[in-house]
Amino acid sequence: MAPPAIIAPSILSADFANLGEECSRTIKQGADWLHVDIMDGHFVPNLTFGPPVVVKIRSHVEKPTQRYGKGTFDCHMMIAEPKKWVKEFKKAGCDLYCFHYEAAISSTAAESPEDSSELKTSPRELIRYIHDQGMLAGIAIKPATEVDVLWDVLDSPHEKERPDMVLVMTVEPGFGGQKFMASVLPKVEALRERYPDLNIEVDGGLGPGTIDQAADAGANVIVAGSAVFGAKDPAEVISLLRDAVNKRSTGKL
Ligand SMILES: O=C(CO)[C@H](O)[C@H](O)COP(=O)(O)O
Ligand SMILES: [Fe+2]
Repeated sequence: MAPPAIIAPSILSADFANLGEECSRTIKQGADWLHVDIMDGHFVPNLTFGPPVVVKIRSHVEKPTQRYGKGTFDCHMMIAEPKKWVKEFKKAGCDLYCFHYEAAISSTAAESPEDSSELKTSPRELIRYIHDQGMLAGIAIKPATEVDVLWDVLDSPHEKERPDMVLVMTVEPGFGGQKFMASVLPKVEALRERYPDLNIEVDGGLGPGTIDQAADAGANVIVAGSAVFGAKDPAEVISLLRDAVNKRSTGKL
């Protein structure tokens, strides 16, 4: 059994010339969260946008009134220096700051050696820091990263060091519209078996054709970019994704 479905359309596939409207419409169409992909051209070979754009779209979408509530900005930070941007993204309106494990532990986490003590951080410390800034914390792993690296944070005796969500990437991060990698699903199964109440997010290639496999594995937070923004009827796709997860998590619709 998994927690209830949370559907988080990725605005990477929205019309960037019309982003505010696209975001508020998607929430009206039934989305719970908005998945905001931040790419820096270093951690991934693509660039998206930074805090000023998040500020603008925030003004089109009401802040959630509760933890994990409707309108949560789920910021997927595909950036080489995750600690550096925590405060800026909090100020911009981010609710859930999801960094990559690989970036946090990388020796390239700081641009210059003088910076390194300030910017290098362990995943546990970074989660604590994100919580101290008043955001939910997520930790993401790329397809090649073993799930075992997450036990350290998930089993921390300190609540502030434990993530509120784990993101298992189902494509190589960097671009929307890629093919779903079913080969990573055993990681979701292993997480769900150990942590029945954990929010487990999957991201990349999710849509009506792949949701059943992800839901069977135990994922409950579903990111979908092209499947939602490219659909004739986005509301129908959002509801189909939700039903597929809830059928498994509650046993009924
Ligand atoms: O993090 C991402 C890419 O790195 C996106 O969130 C993801 O690819 C969503 O797009 P789609 O649903 O079209 O695959
Ligand atoms: Fe993403």
